[in-house]
Amino acid sequence: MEIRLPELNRADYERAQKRLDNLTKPRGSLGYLEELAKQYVYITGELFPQLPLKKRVYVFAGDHGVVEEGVSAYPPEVTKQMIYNFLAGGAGINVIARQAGAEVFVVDVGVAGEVQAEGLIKRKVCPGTRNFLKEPAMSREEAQASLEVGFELACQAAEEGVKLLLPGEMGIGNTTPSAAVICALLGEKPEDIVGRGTGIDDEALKRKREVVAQALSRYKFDDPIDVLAKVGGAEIGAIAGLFLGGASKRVPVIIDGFISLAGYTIAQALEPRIKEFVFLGHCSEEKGAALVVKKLGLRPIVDLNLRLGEGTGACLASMIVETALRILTEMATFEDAGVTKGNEFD
Ligand SMILES: Cc1cc2ncn([C@H]3O[C@H](COP(=O)(O)O)[C@@H](O)[C@H]3O)c2cc1C
Ligand SMILES: O=C(O)c1cccnc1
Repeated sequence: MEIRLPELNRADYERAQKRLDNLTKPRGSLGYLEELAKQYVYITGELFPQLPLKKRVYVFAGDHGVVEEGVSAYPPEVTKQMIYNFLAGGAGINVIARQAGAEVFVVDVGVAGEVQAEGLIKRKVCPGTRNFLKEPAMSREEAQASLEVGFELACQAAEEGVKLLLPGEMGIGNTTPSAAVICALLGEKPEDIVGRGTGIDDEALKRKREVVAQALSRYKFDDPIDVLAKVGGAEIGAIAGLFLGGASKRVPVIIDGFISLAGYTIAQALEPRIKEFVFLGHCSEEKGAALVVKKLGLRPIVDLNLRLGEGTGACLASMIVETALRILTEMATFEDAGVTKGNEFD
């Protein structure tokens, strides 16, 4: 996996700006929708993308040894059970993806035990992580391999004509490694970042904070891949890889919730220019998400108090991005419609 992001051309952004300014509306009156359209054109170089966009969600599934510390409100077997639910089309992300017209692909990148299911993409890099309170969650090789899974799938999607990538995940316990990764890479304190995940009570939240704090004091981190290996998880690595792979092919990627933010933080630590190639779908309700969003200088497309993951927020936001592109490509210009221009054109 060689991370080499293409140089983007400011002229593409300006072409989109020019077209938007000539559409039958006061300049800038479609607000952030106009920014989304310009950014999409800047990333892809396509002023008239074909609509609807081909959109794809990858739900990366993985298990977490740290669940034995009592950090989730749900038992670990739910990860596998939800894989069957995704493949049967019954999960939240399936419903939203049907509305959005997005495909949903499910990837076993680190589930504990064998999963036999038709349609499941098998790219297991570890059989669940180890309990990072006691030992590193993954080896460096496993962490690297998880990044590669996401990177390769993004490249494959680009070859198959996907124009918008939507990272999702399923993994009971994964808000704990996500918080640890964020604290390690952004220098934040566990009490500001660790949240209730699936809905743990006050006592479990206290324990979850301690687990993250102890792990952070236990390890010394050499680099972002070392952080991913010691306190991360396979689906977090795959999401980081998806950002980098999408960007390398000029396919925009929409950041989803808290786990997705952890993956993005790793991608950004490896290649700061990743920021040019992404959108933030929403701001998760998980404690810490708002702080991370602010610190990274991102703006959520929607803010709907979601805290599910699976790619739901990214997929919802994809409909807004697509709407912005429809504006750009289908609205009449002043010339086309014979509408008189105002004095802002003088
Ligand atoms: C039925 C169910 C479906 C889910 N879909 C996503 N998550 C979300 O919750 C998990 C993270 O929270 P924690 O760290 O507290 O375990 C992840 O699987 C995440 O995707 C779900 C959780 C459950 C229970
Ligand atoms: O923000 C998320 O995506 C999230 C929050 C809590 C639990 N699972 C996912």
